[in-house]
Amino acid sequence: MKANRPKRDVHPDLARERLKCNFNIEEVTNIIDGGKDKTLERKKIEDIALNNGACLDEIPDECLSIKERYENAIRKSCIYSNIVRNEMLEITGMENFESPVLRRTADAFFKDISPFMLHLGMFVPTLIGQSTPEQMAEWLPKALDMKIIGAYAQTELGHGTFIRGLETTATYDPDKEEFVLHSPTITSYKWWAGGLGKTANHCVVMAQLYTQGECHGTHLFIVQIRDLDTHMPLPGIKVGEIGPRMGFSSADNGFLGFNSFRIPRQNMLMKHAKVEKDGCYVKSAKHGKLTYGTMVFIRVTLVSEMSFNLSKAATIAIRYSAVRRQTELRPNEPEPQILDYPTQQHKLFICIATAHAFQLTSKWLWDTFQAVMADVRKGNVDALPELHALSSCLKAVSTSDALSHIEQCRFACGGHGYMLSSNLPFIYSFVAATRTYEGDYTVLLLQTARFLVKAWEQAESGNNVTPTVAYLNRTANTKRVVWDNTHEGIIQSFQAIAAGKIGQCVRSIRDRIKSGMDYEDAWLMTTVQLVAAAEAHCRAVLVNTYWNEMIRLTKSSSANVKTVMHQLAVLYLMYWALEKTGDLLKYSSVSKQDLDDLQRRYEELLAALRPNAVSLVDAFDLRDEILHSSLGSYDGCVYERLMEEAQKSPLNAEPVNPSFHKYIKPLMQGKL
Ligand SMILES: CCCCCCCCCC/C=C\CCCCCCCC(=O)SCCNC(=O)CCNC(=O)[C@H](O)C(C)(C)COP(=O)(O)OP(=O)(O)OC[C@H]1O[C@@H](n2cnc3c(N)ncnc32)[C@H](O)[C@@H]1OP(=O)(O)O
Ligand SMILES: Cc1cc2nc3c(=O)[nH]c(=O)nc-3n(C[C@H](O)[C@H](O)[C@H](O)COP(=O)(O)OP(=O)(O)OC[C@H]3O[C@@H](n4cnc5c(N)ncnc54)[C@H](O)[C@@H]3O)c2cc1C
Repeated sequence: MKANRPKRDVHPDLARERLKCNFNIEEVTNIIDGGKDKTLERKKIEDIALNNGACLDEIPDECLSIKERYENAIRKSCIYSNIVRNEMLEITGMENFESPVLRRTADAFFKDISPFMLHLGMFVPTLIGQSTPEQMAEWLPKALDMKIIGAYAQTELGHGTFIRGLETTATYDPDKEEFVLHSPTITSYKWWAGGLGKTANHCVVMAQLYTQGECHGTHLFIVQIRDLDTHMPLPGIKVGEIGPRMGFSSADNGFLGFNSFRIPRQNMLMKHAKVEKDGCYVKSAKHGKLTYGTMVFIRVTLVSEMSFNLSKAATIAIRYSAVRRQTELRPNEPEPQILDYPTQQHKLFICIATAHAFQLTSKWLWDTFQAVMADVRKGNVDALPELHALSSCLKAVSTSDALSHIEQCRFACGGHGYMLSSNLPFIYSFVAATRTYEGDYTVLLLQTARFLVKAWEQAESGNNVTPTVAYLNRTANTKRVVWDNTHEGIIQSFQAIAAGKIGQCVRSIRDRIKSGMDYEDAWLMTTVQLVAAAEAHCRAVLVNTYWNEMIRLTKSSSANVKTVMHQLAVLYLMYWALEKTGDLLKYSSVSKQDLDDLQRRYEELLAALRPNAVSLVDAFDLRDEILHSSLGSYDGCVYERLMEEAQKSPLNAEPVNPSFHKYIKPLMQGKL
């Protein structure tokens, strides 16, 4: 049911903040969106989806039972998918079905997550990335038209990270030209796949391929699991939902077991390897890990997803901080807006800067991904290791940083930030999952570390290395970089920290081998340092990319936009330099005086950004329907909205709850 929202005047504090703005907000919005045309396209799509109120709920999702919440999510997913299918794809183009704008507009419909998310997010991209042209022609149109609904079932109860250890088997039977899918143990049950529990009728399954008596490792299969008419699980399929979790409450994450379940031979996704009718296995991939392609794709998209979630949290916390007043600074003076406290600015302005850093870096990463994939299609896989290293560390660091900054936003909103109606707990629990899924933080940084150690050894022996580690050619054999407090100087210091840490890892591994350990143990003992080195490399990439992209994208901007974008990027560099003072002291010539100067300049920058803070979050251009927040709406009517949301609590539906008569009264009367 649609809810009618009263229109209110903008809170005077927010109105005053907006008058202070000294830059053109629309110009900044255009930079974030990727150009004026992209902003117009986004607005058009949002208008189509949101102007009829279909996304609004009378009863908040959190007040519904698990079953009602799921059913409501399905109802809205169908409405939204229909709008996507009939109206939005015409604007973005069919090939842009996973456009971030579609994904972001969907947030207006779901505070949590749509049960269809994994269909469009992973099932369809897997069809595109892993099918032969014939398979694509068979399944892709049906999937895009929602004739079939899919999930991505890779993780098992016993294994998530270690894909090679998956236990589900797909054994080829040449007599019937079928694969037999089987779950031999409880730990081999598929577990976690979004949309699998109740929604999907198909899924992509990762299983160990056996043919002619030999195991050829994990491969992908497309499997119909439910009847298209009755939706009942097919014989041989055991499927269900995994139960309540921290977030993802309406995503019906599922489990799946196979009891010698048969699928046609053509259901193996055969772009990179195939099984002939007679059972002969033929590998065509030029790189062994191309079947992991969907994961790389999602890791790439998650960086922009983190920017979006952070921009939502920052908008909520900054608008609220402009309206909230607390504590007398001087006797008998009015309480200041909490946004005037430098400690509050320290918590929040880095969130705006980080949202920009991730957005600009994500666009660059997306272009890199596209270029590498174009090469792969031509048979050149040379750049794949660098892409894997880059997407792994950027996914790990962006999800982890976004999570801690979003938590800061909640802290910045005091008690009201703890209310579900603020939306901060939803944003937090959604982002918390991103640190784990699609490759856990530590695991992905260790993947990047493998690449870095090799690159360091190449640089050490005087060979040129690939672009994202080119700094190693300059710094691998340098002891300490000379500190220079300009932006170039700070970026070079981050590169020196990364090079220093990678070098230290290499030396630790070599020392351990010299003292008798084998390579695996030496590596294992060094993993704490290796994770730190990969994180340092990622920070070096982030500061460098953010800076370069900011300069490039503001070339033709007005002077004040240039200034404010520049201030944000400098803030980002200084914030992280101050966070990493120990590393700077170790790997650069920075002195205590330099660090004290840096701290003072950072504090001055917070003050300089203060008048533009509200307008900077306005520039994210997040409609109230997408923010879902009593604290973050454009009009800033925080207290009215908190009260309005409180009235919706089911506990307020009756003046006296029956439990009073059943339990409390007997207790009071000593009759219990
Ligand atoms: C109505 C709604 C509308 C919505 C609109 C739709 C818009 C969609 C947007 C969607 C955005 C967000 C939603 C996403 C929701 C996602 C939910 C979560 C889904 C999942 O989690 S799926 C499961 C993911 N699982 C993992 O990620 C597992 C992690 N593990 C691994 O990746 C691997 O096991 C590994 C850790 C990489 C190790 O693999 P392996 O043991 O095979 O390899 P080795 O460690 O031995 O390394 C060997 C060698 O190979 C290199 N390598 C490894 N991986 C890759 C790779 N991917 N590419 C290239 N190279 C790779 C590795 O570096 C080694 O190289 P070396 O030997 O060192 O040279
Ligand atoms: C909300 C959500 C949605 C999901 N959706 C899907 C989905 O749609 N489809 C799907 O297939 N999967 C899905 N997953 C599963 C997800 O991909 C896995 O949970 C993730 O890859 C981590 O694997 P794991 O749970 O086995 O953790 P584990 O690998 O068991 O990790 C546990 C701990 O051990 C550490 N560890 C593991 N290996 C190493 C190592 N080699 N070195 C050092 N430390 C290590 C990790 O750092 C971590 O701290 C989802 C998960 C969540 C939370």
